[in-house]
Amino acid sequence: MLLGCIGDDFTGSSDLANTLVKGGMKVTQYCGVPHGDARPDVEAGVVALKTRSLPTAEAVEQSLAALEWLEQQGCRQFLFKYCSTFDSTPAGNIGPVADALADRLGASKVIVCPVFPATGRTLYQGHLFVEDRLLNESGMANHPLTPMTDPDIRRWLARQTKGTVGHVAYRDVVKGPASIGEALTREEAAGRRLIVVDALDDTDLIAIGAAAADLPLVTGGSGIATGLPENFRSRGLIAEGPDSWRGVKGPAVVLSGSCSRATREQVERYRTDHPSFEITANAVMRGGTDADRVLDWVKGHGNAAPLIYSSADPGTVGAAQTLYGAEVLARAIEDLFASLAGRLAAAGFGRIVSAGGETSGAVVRGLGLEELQIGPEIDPGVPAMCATGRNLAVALKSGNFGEPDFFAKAVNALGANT
Ligand SMILES: Nc1ncnc2c1ncn2[C@@H]1O[C@H](COP(=O)(O)OP(=O)(O)O)[C@@H](O)[C@H]1O
Ligand SMILES: O=C(O)[C@@H](O)C(=O)COP(=O)(O)O
Repeated sequence: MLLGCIGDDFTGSSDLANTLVKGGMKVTQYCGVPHGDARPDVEAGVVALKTRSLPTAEAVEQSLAALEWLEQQGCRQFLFKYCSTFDSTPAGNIGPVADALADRLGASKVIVCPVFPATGRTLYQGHLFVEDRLLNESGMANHPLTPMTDPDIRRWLARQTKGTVGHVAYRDVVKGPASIGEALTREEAAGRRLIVVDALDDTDLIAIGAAAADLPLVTGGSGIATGLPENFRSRGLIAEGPDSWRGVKGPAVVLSGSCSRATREQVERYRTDHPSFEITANAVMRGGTDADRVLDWVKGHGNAAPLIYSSADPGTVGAAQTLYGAEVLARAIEDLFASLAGRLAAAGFGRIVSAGGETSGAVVRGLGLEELQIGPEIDPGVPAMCATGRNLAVALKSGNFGEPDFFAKAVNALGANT
């Protein structure tokens, strides 16, 4: 294995795996730290964790365990993948995990770059934009678990790390790899280890990737991987060969626990011509619904690729959180999706589309997935995937990603190339 990646959630990890596959690498996504060794032909391994919203100490511990496994697989470089909207609280976990990985690897300059141009995430003068809005005006201030209220990534990260945060500004990035390399070294010399790097488009990311060729650790959104495969290819380290993705025939289902703007629009669109079942916070917390009840309903609509969703607008979510507590409620809804997913697979549903990072973590847990092969991209950042050795295809959609017709496209994509 050449490149060892650690993702802080499952959807984000599939987004990264997708970028690396497009870059020509043979990629496998692992759901948690594997027990055995990787197959020898894997060039990039993505260990997907669910550490984004864990207590910091646990997130650090799990990330270090993933690093240790990736080191054992012979990786030469490591990538810590977090969200392109930098989802984290002032306590972490991006800063503490990046610090711990850098300590372990002896890295003294570490790129921090959440940029993902295909979905409108750009970084200029240290400020993160979503399309033409600053991060805090993009809807992310209402996120149920990690409300992002400050678009200055240098300032947000500074609250999460004991070190001083560095910055490589766009005027240095646009001049190309040598200039980026010099600017990184300048920041390192000034004692700034975590270095926020501006970028506006894929050309910038390719230049940053070239500048990162010899760095032990890089961190960012999936965009930061854009330029990395070329570093391995130009050294003759990447092999050509067929991919191992296969779609699945048979019943499909869509599970949505994301409350993002994009997902809510996708839910509304899909509901117009597919059966749908809403899981409300009240029903979950007061015992009005459970996985068996939802499964009975799904079975009645098994051939129509039904939708089960808890996605709700910020007002509804906020009121329910006040009543039940945000964490307790999130866990209860995630547990319901996890046990539902397991029952659906057992009932023969071979195509499962899941929306939301935390939700997808729960779905993956419920399905007992261990290893995923990466297939074609459905929409930017979301690949079709299949579970190694099982008749099961999944798409794990980041909350904010996908066109309004994503769910219908995903259901079809998971049935292709069977
Ligand atoms: N109706 C709801 N009320 C409160 N919380 C909800 C509701 N529906 C889902 N949630 C929780 O909100 C969180 C959404 O996060 P996630 O699945 O990561 O979506 P996203 O990718 O949009 O961030 C999950 O923990 C989920 O269980
Ligand atoms: O980088 C991104 O935006 C995604 O890959 C991602 O991590 C999104 O996370 P969720 O919105 O929680 O699914």
